Amino acid sequence: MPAMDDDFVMTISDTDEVPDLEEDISKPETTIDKRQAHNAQGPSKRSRNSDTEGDMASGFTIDLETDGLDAVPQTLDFTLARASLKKRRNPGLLSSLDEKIAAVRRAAKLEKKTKQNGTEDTDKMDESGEEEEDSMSVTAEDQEAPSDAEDDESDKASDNPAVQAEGAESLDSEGEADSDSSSEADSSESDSESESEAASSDSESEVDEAEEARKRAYFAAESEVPEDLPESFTLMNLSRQIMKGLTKLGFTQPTPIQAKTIPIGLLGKDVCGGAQTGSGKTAAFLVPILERLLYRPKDKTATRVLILCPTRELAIQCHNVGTKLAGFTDISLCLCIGGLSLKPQERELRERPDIVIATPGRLIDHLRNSQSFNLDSIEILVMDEADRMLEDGFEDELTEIINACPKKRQTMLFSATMTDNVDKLIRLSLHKPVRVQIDPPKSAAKGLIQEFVRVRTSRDEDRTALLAALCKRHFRRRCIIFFRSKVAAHQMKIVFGLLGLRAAELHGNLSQDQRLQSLEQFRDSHVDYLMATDLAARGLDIVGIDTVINYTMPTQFAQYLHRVGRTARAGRSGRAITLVGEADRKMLKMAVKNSPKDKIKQRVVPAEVLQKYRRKVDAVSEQVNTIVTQLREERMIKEAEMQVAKASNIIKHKNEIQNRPRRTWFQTSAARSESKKTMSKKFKAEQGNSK
Ligand SMILES: Nc1ncnc2c1ncn2[C@@H]1O[C@H](COP(=O)(O)OP(=O)(O)OP(=O)(O)O)[C@@H](O)[C@H]1O
Repeated sequence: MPAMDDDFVMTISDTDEVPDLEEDISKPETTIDKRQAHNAQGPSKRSRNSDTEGDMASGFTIDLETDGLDAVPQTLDFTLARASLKKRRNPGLLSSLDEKIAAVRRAAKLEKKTKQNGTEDTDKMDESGEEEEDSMSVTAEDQEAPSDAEDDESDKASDNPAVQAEGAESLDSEGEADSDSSSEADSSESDSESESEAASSDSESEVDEAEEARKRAYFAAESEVPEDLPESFTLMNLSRQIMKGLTKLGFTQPTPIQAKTIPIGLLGKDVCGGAQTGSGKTAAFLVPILERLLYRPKDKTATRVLILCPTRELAIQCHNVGTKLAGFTDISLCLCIGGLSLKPQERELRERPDIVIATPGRLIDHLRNSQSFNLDSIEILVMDEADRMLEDGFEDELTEIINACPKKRQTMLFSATMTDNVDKLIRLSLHKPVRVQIDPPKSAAKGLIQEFVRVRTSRDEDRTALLAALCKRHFRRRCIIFFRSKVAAHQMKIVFGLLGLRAAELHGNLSQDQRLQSLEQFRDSHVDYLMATDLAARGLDIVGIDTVINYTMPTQFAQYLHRVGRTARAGRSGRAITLVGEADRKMLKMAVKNSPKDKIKQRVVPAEVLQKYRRKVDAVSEQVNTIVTQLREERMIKEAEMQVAKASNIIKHKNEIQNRPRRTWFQTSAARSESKKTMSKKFKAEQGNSK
């Protein structure tokens, strides 16, 4: 693959030790002017430096009563979401999968041992065998004799269900009516046509003069962005309560995006904010919102702020941060997302909370079906991950929400890959938005090392073996692995389980309860790997993710940046490893072009290592099939039981059901899919016209 080799600066062998990233990163920087240094360091590092440099002193004039507060670092907290989860439908599904994996492994071991030793005390082995294998799997890996599975890799590998799963049908069993999760999950699977076209437009970076002129006319003048940035929160004249909230979160100094946008947000101006992943955009919009709300008229309760997020998990996280920041104020927040019970949300909305944090599908459900809930009093609208919200999947929902908000309002848009495409933004009826771009657009976090592993076109089925080799040998903990489809993520969880690796899964085929359970398991290190679709690509802030692996390269560069942005956050270091096939060359080039050379590496997995892992993966392929079949059968039985229960409920509560007001849904899945098709056609037509 000569062309690819030219792009790489340094090649590391898979047998090399992975260097300690923290060590690399902590070397003192002896560079350039103060502003650059300020930008180059992430928040955590700056806050460490501030102790020694004492640069807070100049603005520190009043006692803000924050000294006695112990900072509570931001962690994903699901307590509130858990309390209002919908009634569980499949309470034990995740744990029962783990039990199935364990049972199949035990049976396989038993069979192997019986073959080897003839007769054996099976009970004894049942108890001890499992643990022994688990601890061996990491340390004694290279000494292990190849398993006694047949060596005919080419035949066996094509049987590998995990690879086949890439193109397989989805396991759609949830049938959730709210649209946010399905649109999210769908987009990771079925958008390939429009995505690849979008990818090609990604690379066309030359914007012509006319377009530039349109942008100049649309956005506020550069002079609107203050040049002197406040170096501390104190210099922003924030209220004591907000300062206390910041201190509680351990935020001592603003990150660059916060320093730039908080003063603009406080002035009530529209903002289009872009800064790298993990750079503190959430507080950049929450702080001015909370500060402004402190001065709201207290005699009339009203919902004044709406924050839209593309996924439920992101909304939960935003609600977590908002609740902590507002902890010393009387400002109320309400979480309004799919997967949680409707009734408590309806009750909360009737109280008119100051801030509603929502996913679009559930918000529209309330707009249509919850009496007296509307968006008439919205004064500030925020769209987190705004470029995602402006994509096709959300178009209809967004139009309905924007139309329901008053025209006169402040609108703030944020994303690590913020678009400045006027045609897209125009729909949001912004008023002379101030454009704030902190880092070069399309750049990854500074502490991120990006590695690429080549996958030969003729050996695409090697991906599973490559992944297993990487994870067993090097990336043993705090690792999130991205897949293009829900089925692929699910099946790889099974493969990993059978190989003795602790993994959880996160995708749109799980119930909300299962999604939270997986995140908790990963957050608390009860599992080492999270098998995810693009549902987890944006915004999620799980402290301590060391590694992101892309099992397949996404087809949009923005999506790649979001995925790899789950590590190296807040000034920390991290590593992303992407398996690249020939078809991914364009994306690879973009990654190389947009990163410093010393941050890009090629990883080579030696042939003999790959061969060994092929055998291992082949050896469990039968067991994967067994488990998949068991799960399918169980699901069918459960669905049948649910249908019976539903029918008997309808008979039992006929009158009550008939008298209930009918809920109207925003879109049926058929309507959604129709809308997607139309958008895709429109997109292609536009592409054609612009050629
Ligand atoms: N001023 C600050 N000081 C210290 N840490 C901060 C500060 N602001 C934010 N952080 C921390 O930085 C991390 C990233 O913040 P946040 O999730 O807001 O990033 P983001 O820019 O929205 O990322 P993404 O683009 O991935 O959504 C969080 O763990 C947060 O607690």
